[in-house]
Amino acid sequence: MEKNPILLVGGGGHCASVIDVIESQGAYQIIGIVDKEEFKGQQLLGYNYIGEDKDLPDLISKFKNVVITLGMIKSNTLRVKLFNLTKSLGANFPVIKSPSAHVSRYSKISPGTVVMHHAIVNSHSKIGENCIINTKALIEHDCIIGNHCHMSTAATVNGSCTIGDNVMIGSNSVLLNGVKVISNTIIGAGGVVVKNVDVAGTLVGNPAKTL
Ligand SMILES: CC(=O)SCCNC(=O)CCNC(=O)[C@H](O)C(C)(C)COP(=O)(O)OP(=O)(O)OC[C@H]1O[C@@H](n2cnc3c(N)ncnc32)[C@H](O)[C@@H]1OP(=O)(O)O
Repeated sequence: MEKNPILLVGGGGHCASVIDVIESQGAYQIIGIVDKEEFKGQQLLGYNYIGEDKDLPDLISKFKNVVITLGMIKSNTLRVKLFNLTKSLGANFPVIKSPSAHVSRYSKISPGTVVMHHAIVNSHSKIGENCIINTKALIEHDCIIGNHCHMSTAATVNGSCTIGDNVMIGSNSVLLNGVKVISNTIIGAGGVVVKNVDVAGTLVGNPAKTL
């Protein structure tokens, strides 16, 4: 089967993990990585850094498929900027999904979202654009997750949770079923969210409280 070409925008650790997922998925041929000029001429896992942001118009005119492979720990400003820039240039954003992830056929994953190894998205859940559902994250039934969110490694989002845009749920965090988390919020690693988060900010601990 002929593979579709795809460009990776953003090098680094998360990009290396996404490469592994794309190779496992087997549907796309990675053309190369776009990042800062200083990386030009280097390689990541055998793939060349082929250009920087200013090269995107030319690259996207040739290769439509793009995945934003920049990670998100605190700020996702650059991830959002790169998504919007590449979208304005006519990019197409496939859903990247590890074959070891379970994504219910009764769920919906929006363009540009990456579902990493061993993640689970259960029935009637909806995930927005340009999200990272990281390794072993669990999104249970009837959840709604906005755009540009990161559900970190082994985060547990229980049934019927609602999460806004630009939200980072830290590694091993737990959201009790039915809680709502407002946009632009960070839940620190290991946080337990026991009630709605109505004010944007950074919350940590069990029960999670504003830092
Ligand atoms: C594949 C991958 O790698 S995916 C990456 C997944 N990464 C994560 O999940 C990490 C998520 N990030 C965190 O948990 C961060 O610690 C944040 C965003 C919550 C806070 O980061 P910062 O703002 O830099 O906070 P900082 O490190 O300065 O700590 C401030 C205080 O909060 C405490 N704190 C920080 N994080 C946590 C946490 N997760 N739980 C409890 N307390 C915490 C610190 O001990 C410190 O306390 P002190 O003031 O009493 O000394």
